[in-house]
Order: sequence, then C-alpha cells, then structure tokens
Amino acid sequence: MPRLALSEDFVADLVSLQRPVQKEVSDAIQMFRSMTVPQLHASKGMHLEKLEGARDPRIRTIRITKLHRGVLLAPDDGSDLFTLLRVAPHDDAINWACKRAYSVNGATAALEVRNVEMLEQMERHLETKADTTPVRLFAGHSDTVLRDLGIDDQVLRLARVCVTADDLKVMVPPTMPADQYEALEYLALGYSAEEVWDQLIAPRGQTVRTAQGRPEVTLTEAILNTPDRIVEVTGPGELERILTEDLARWRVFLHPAQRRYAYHPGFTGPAQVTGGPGTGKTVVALHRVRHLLRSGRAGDRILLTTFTNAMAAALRDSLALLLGDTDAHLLERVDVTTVDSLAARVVREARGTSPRPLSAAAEKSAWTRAVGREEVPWTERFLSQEYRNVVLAQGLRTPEEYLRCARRGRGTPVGRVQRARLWRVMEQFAADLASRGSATYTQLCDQAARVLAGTGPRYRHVVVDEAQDLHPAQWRVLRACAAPGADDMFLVGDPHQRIYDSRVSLRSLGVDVRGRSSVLRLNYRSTEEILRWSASLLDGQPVGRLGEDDDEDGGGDGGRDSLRGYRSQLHGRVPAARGHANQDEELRALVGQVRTWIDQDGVKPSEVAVCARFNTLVDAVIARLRREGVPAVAVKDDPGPEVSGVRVATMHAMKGLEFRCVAVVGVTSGVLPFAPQVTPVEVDPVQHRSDLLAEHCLLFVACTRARDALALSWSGERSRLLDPVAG
Ligand SMILES: Nc1ncnc2c1ncn2[C@@H]1O[C@H](COP(=O)(O)OP(=O)(O)OP(=O)(O)O)[C@@H](O)[C@H]1O
Repeated sequence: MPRLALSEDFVADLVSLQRPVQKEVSDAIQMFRSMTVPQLHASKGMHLEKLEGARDPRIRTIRITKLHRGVLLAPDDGSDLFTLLRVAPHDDAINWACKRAYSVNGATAALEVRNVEMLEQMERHLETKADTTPVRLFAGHSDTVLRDLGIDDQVLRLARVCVTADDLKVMVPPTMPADQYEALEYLALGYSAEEVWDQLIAPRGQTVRTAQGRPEVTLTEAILNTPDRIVEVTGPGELERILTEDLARWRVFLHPAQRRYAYHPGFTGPAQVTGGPGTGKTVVALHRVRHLLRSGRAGDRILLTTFTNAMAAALRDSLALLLGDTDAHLLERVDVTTVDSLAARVVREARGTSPRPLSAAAEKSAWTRAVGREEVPWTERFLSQEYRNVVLAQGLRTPEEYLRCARRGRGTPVGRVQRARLWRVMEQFAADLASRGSATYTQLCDQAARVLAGTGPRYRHVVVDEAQDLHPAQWRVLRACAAPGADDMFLVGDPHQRIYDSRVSLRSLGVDVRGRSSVLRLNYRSTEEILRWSASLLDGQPVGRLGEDDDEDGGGDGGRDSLRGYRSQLHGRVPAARGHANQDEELRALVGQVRTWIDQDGVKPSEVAVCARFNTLVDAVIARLRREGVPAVAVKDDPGPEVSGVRVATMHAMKGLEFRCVAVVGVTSGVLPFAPQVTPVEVDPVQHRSDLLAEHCLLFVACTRARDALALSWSGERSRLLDPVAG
C-alpha cells in the first residue's frame, strides 16, 4: 500500500470545502490507501494522470469528485510516499499543478515548492529594473555564503537582481521556496549569515555548514524533514481526525522557529519566547506542554497559567484538542489556571481559609478609609500604586525594609519622614482588609509566595502564557512552584501587549532566561495590512523588553523591544477609521458595518467582535445591535462557541482572543487615553509614561485581534492615539 502525506495547502483546501465534498475527498483517500502502487497507477476510478507541460514531472492529478481534482506528488525513485498537495476544482488544480516544482532545500533538507513560471517572470522583470542601479540587496553576501544557506541556482539569480527588500517581498512563498525565502528575508532585515544559520538552519538538524559535502537527501527523507508543511497520515484514525474535525493547522504544522522551542529536547533553565500579536506564542506554549508531558516521568506535574479564567478555559480546551484521544490521559498531570486562582488555593490549603479577593472599587474605598484616618498629602491612587509597585512588588515586610528600599519605577522622591508616614497608612490599609477577611489579588499572591517558600515546589514544570502582564508577586508564586533546574519554567509573552501596570525584573526574581530566549516574527492571524496599521500605533513608543524593567545592563531601565521583522503573509483590506458627529451616529454606522460583514461577506456573527474602552459603551453597543435585529452577546457572560451572536467586550477583555472582523468603537479624545487612568506627569513622571504606554498598548491589543477586517470609529474629537495612522 502506498504511504500518504498531506501538505499544508491540501489541508487548507480541505477545511474550506463543503461537508459533502469533504466526505468525497475522504472516500477517495480511503480508496487510494487501499490500493497497491501498481493498482493505483492502473485504476480508472482514480485516474492518476501525468500532466502535459507540467514543470515537475512527478506531479500528477487524481479524480476526487466530478468537479474536484487532487494534485499529487508521486515519487519517481521507487519509494512509496505520495504527497497530496492540493484539492481544487478541475481547472484550478491543473493550472496550479503545471506551474509548480518541488525541490529539496540544500541546507534544511526539507521539501519546498516554487511557482517556477512566476519566478521566471520575476527574474526578467527584476533584471530590467536592476539595470538602472548599481545597488544590490544581497551584495554583501557571496554566492558561496548564500549557497551554504540553502539558496539554489534560480533563487540565487533572483537574489542577485533584488535591489530593495520590496523586490524580495513580491516573491513571498509559495512563489519562492519557503525556507530559501526566509533565509533571504532574514538577511534583508540585516541579520548576518551566521545568525541565519543559528536561527533557521542549525535547529533543523543540519550540521554541515558548507553546501559542498552535504549528503544527498531522498524525496521521502525530505518529506519527513518538513513537518512544518507536510504531515504523514500514519493511521486510519489520524486521517479521520484530520477530515472530520475542523483541522486547526497549528496542531500539525509548526513554523521551524516555533518547533525549535516547543520541542527543544531540554533547556538548562528558564526559557522564553516573545513575539508580536498572533505569532503563535500560545501555540508554542501548548506544544511545549505536550512535549514535556510526553517526555517527562509519570509523576511530573505541569502548571500552565495564563491571565484570565476565560483564557485558562480556552487553553484547557486547546490542550485537550492537541493531545487528542491518544494522549488524553496525560491531561491529568496538568493544572491549567490563572496565577491568582492558584494563589488563592495555596493560601486556602495552608490556612484552611483564604481572604475574599477585593474588587477595584472596594480597594479604592479601603484606601479612602486608610487616608481618612491620617491626614496625608497623597491620593488614593498614589498610595495604591506605592503599595502595589513598591511594597508588594519587592515583598517588603517591615518599615525598615521600606525605608531602605530603592523605589524602582517610581518617579516622585519621598524622604525618610514621608516614608514612615506612608508605611503607617499602608499598614492601616492592610490591617483594615485583614479584619474584614479580604485582600487584593496582589496581596493574595504575596501571601501564597510566602507559603510556597516554606512548603516547597509543587510542579516539575511551569509554563506561562501572557507573561507580560504578571506582577512581581505573581512571579514569586510561579518561581516558588518549580524547583530551579532544567526545564523549570517556560514563558511566552509580548511586551507590546502589556496593559496592566507591573514593572518586573525577572532576573532579580530568579527567572534568568539569558541564552534561552527566542523571538517569533511571523504573524499567523492578521493580514499584513492590519498588522502594519496596528504596529504603527506604537511608533516611537518606548516598549521595554519582557521582564527587564529594572535590569542594570539596559541603562537601568531594561532594553527596548521592537517589532523588527514582524510580518504576515496574508493580505486583505486596509483598516478603516472614521469619525462621527455623535455616539448615536457612530452606533448607526457600526450596525451598518456589522451587517456588511455578516450579510455581504458571509462572516458568522460569532466571528465578529465589537470592543470599547468601557462597559457603558459595551452595554450601549449590545442594546443597539439587538434593537436593530443583530444578535449580540457580552464576552464577559462567557458565551460558549455554540452561542450565536456578535461578541462585544471591553478592550481589556479582548486580550488573547481573535475574530475574523473587529470593530473598535469610541476611540474618542478623553476616552483614549483615559485621563483618570494616567497619573499626571507632575505627580509622577515615570508612572505617567508607563500609564500612557499602557493606553497605547491597549488600543494595539484591541486592533490586533482582527484576522481579516478591522474598523475603528469615534464620535466628536478623535483620540490622539490615532495620530500615527490618521491623515
Ligand atoms: N504554525 C501555525 N500554523 C497555522 N496557524 C497558526 C500557527 N501558529 C499559530 N497559528 C494561529 O495563529 C493565531 C495566533 O496564534 P496564538 O494565539 O498562539 O498567537 P499569540 O502570539 O499567542 O497571539 P497574541 O499574543 O496576540 O494573543 C491562532 O489562530 C493560531 O491558531
């Protein structure tokens, strides 16, 4: 019987087909697998056909339905591993197949496809264009260097006539072979050949640095070397799973940069993956958990944490999906929860009871009570920040510790006398809460970290999603959960999405990822148009690196992170941003936009989201949509996937989610940035900067939830956060 592999394009085609057609594809595949190779070649039903004029002599088509053809790569070296490349209507399939050629990358030893015809046209076009200028994009790299990185003859000729990075961009895969394109893309971004080798090629298992002297790779080996784009169907169950469940491609096809960290055989200490929105960080965290479960010992427990309960529930579901039936039993070794819930559990277990967590409003009243007892010149907000960002952040226990401490991240100096007064007020605040049996979440974490320091670690591995928003007290809980050592902690996060106020130096908290950190740059979620537009909202903003806020080697303020190399291979419409005279008009336009997405573009209502800065506007949006006959539900009510209706949420609640279409409403001056949320510069300039940055990041988070379409609106005066994108 022939062996069968499916390419990523084939799977994408399949998922987009109607159910009955999918069933026919499934039947055709079963038939294919039930035959011997000679039977296959002879079968009239399959109609395995060589194509006249095909660029790759191994490409065949097979009949799948009356209308659909499968495109197949048939081995010509006597081996038996066939690869299904596409399934498409007859003419499209033939047209696609004739222009493609498959080859083995000299460096990664993986199978790559190219559009030969298009590349030939590009070569002629770029040659003519380059004639007029002596500048060449890759002039700094010799042919030998490029060949060592896997560049073959045709791609080398193209590379030599590229003048700008845009010349390269028009040949984005699948026009150009994927691994070769990526190597060139990195070089074009200014990475050295050495870095390309380290980041892209060595992790794929290549040990021979020069093109000469590398062993020949067979077609079957190349197919198996390409797990990021091709999956072998190993059993009937596997095929059924791919065909009957809506295959989520992230479960099967990881980018090499994702796979390298997710399936790393073993880090000697904490490891970290960062990257812009939609680069698949959560996907990496999930695969890492799978790897640790599969490779670990029976008793090893894993903690997988994220920021909100809703995200924890989604992570649990995704992990179950990834593990499938075969590994379902491993799930019992994983706790998926938020750090706050874990902290509450730790405290409850240690003391028999745990304090009631305090809402933001109740916390504010508690500060008002504390301030009321002693006449002090500070606002509730200042006190609450001082307590959270200095006392709880550093885990200070005594007035002496507070007197001595460096108040990192605070911009207003306070002398010894003032500190003594501040401590008294903060002590009163804590005592008041304790007497009422309540505590802030940060206090709870502080208490849990102390408990854990006494009881010892509970997990073998800790995997953290959304790491950018955790407070030092939460990090202390996590650090105490796993004993320092190999594979103890694995963090994923994006400092550009930091929307809560926490300054963190991970190194000082015992989480040192130096030498074990990696950046993802390919966005899988949004179109390039949405991504560019959203990224420019953060132009010039001082975004620090994850967990390096107070590290000395960045000039005392950590280093800067950047979205360098951040890109998408998807394309669509440029986001729309429109102003309206008042809220009523804005909501009317919103209803029109949502209707267009649903009625004209055929998007399911549950794939459309509307978000706003505050709940009042969220409620108004829901009421308006419903009044106009558009079903709408609040994300905070946690509607399951079976519930239809447009999702409406605050911007904060959009964290970690994604939708095909997103409307961001109320991007109005006075709302964004929201003045009460931003500490006045004269009160504390450092806090002012970080509060303001959080407002920019919040808008960025909201916009980057959109996959295909993004629309922003405001009523009255436009928010100045839109200045970088609005004309
Ligand atoms: N290798 C992959 N192949 C196909 N799709 C992928 C891959 N990796 C991630 N995705 C998809 O890209 C989208 C974003 O992935 P994910 O949520 O993991 O990104 P993220 O970096 O955690 O995003 P954010 O930081 O914005 O929350 C998801 O729809 C996911 O399924």
